[in-house]
Amino acid sequence: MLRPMSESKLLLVAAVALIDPDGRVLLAERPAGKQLAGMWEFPGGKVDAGETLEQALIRELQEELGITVEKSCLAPFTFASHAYETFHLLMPLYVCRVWEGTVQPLEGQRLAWVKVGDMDSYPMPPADKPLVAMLRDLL
Ligand SMILES: Nc1nc2c([nH]c(=O)n2[C@H]2C[C@H](O)[C@@H](COP(=O)(O)OP(=O)(O)OP(=O)(O)O)O2)c(=O)[nH]1
Ligand SMILES: [Mg+2]
Repeated sequence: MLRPMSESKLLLVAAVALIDPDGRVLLAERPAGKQLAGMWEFPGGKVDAGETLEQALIRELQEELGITVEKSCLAPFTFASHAYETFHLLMPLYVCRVWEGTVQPLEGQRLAWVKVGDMDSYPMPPADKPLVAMLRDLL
């Protein structure tokens, strides 16, 4: 059912496709207890008040994966715009091939480096479907 936007919140989430030298993309499993638990997502998270998209992403990558990313290494790629039941997700997706440090699951989440052709084996949130199609064209 269509609802006027005023009844549902717009949620801004910054996410990134980290791409390794073999062209594989990092996916992270959403932990039990969280919304969309068990789904595989692109690393990232909510943009806090006062943050730019890139600041939010750089912070999330440090918190969730323990890697350091420079703003200049975050290339805007595409975005998702998806109506969930209780909010509308607006999620810019960056691509990044250069970072400092080793990717670690600092929040206990399962991680997987996935060839874009194998992403069908990883259940992803509905908002991510068009993003995967675009990554297929890029990689
Ligand atoms: N990071 C990320 N979030 C996604 C993707 N696809 C998708 O629908 N989402 C949704 C799930 C959540 O509703 C929202 C991200 O919120 P979140 O709760 O994980 O944000 P966060 O990392 O800041 O976590 P928290 O500190 O609030 O626990 O975006 C995706 O590929 N990556
Ligand atoms: Mg997150």
